[in-house]
Amino acid sequence: MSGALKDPVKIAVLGCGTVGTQVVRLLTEQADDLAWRVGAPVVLEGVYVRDTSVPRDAVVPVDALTSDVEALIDAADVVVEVMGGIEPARTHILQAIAAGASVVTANKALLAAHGPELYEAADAAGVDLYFEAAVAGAIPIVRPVRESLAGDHVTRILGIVNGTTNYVLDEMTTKGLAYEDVVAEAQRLGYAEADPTADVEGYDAAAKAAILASLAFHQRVSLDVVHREGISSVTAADVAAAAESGHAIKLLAIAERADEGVAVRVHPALVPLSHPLAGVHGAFNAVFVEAEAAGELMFYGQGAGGAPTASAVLGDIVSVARHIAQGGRGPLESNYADSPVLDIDQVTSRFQLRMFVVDEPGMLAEIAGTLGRRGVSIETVRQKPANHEGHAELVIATHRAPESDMAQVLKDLKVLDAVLDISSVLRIEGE
Ligand SMILES: NC(=O)C1=CN([C@@H]2O[C@H](COP(=O)(O)OP(=O)(O)OC[C@H]3O[C@@H](n4cnc5c(N)ncnc54)[C@H](OP(=O)(O)O)[C@@H]3O)[C@@H](O)[C@H]2O)C=CC1
Ligand SMILES: N[C@@H](CC=O)C(=O)O
Ligand code: NA
Repeated sequence: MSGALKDPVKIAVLGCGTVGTQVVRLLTEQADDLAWRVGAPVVLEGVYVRDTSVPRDAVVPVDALTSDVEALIDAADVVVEVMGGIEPARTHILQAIAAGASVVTANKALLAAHGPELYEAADAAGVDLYFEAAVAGAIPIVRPVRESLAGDHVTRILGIVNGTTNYVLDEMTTKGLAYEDVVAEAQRLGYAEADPTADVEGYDAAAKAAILASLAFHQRVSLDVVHREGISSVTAADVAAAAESGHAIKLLAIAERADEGVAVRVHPALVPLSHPLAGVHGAFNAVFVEAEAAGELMFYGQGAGGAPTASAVLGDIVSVARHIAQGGRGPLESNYADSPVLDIDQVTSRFQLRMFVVDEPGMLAEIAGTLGRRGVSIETVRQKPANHEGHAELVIATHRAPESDMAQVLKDLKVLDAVLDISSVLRIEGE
């Protein structure tokens, strides 16, 4: 160790839950190393909580707790927001920026809804706004897309970016557990959001998709233009049928360039077992990036949980503290592009339809004709006996077709006498 350390960099942590507790632990346990990495002592100025009398984890120094958030922000060089939610997190971040502090946040919901406002405030104040933990927890993905791939042309991102839903789908697949029991376990393990609806209905993944698309395509993509479907309608029968056809069901966040614009969406999808994303189990996340010069890249690791998420927060704290101690600044928002964001109807996908039908002569021809009349081409058909005498289960995989055409096909199929029930329609991705 050599050289003199600069003046201390003071860190305020707002929130002391799953992530905040681990941020405080790492800040205190690694204080010596952090000082040498930054070139200045990195000191915990305080931890904002609503109620200082509530017992906290032993790693949180009691005398660091405060409920005076204004005074804490005023005293800090770096404000770390790990409260979650929109308000008061947004107000406190803007207060921090106005007071000249750099900000580190894990709050994807806030960034997806108010990112431009926060970027502009940070830019005007000349401070950093870092958010590696907001997408895929511990996995370095924000910095690679924002900086390492800034000289390339990203064409497509396919990501498993929600640990809770991957954990739920995986436990349903491997252990045959019921959906509700697995969600409760994900909450206990600290993966799920305060309201797990954000996870299971795809809002959390949609926020991350908006952030990734904005960074990858150098334009603002807000949460409200991201097509979103969650996993609450995925059944044990879907999971079993997926395995039979050589697929895993994953909740995917997809951002891709098309000729007419960019498409950003979140939905459950069948991923071939041969694709690397199919091998992502438990609460793990992975982001598969395709770029013109780099080719295919895969980023894999823990996307949720206190310590993994705190690792990403600490990495950001070191970056912004270095800028404070040694000079320099992180990248500003890159938003020069303005490709139209396509509606889901304009996207083309491959589909797998699972339906129960009356097993009678001419039934297959009638169904094939219904798809054909809308220009949807069938790739494979499997017919299996159903439990009921005279009924059959059909599993049809299509070639790529516009979503709008498939919507018409579904309407047409529903009125056929031979079609008893369309049990699921899932897109096939990653082929
Ligand atoms: N958990 C995870 O795996 C990951 C979480 N994130 C993000 O990190 C952030 C924090 O998540 P997590 O630690 O799991 O959340 P928790 O719910 O475990 O903790 C949130 C903390 O913030 C405090 N807080 C919440 N609202 C307020 C408020 N209005 N005023 C004062 N304090 C408040 C809570 O206080 P109190 O103790 O009083 O309830 C609690 O201490 C979120 O933005 C989340 O999306 C990102 C990646 C992964
Ligand atoms: N609830 C989220 C936490 C990380 O962002 C998840 O399950 O991935
Ligand atoms: Na990350």
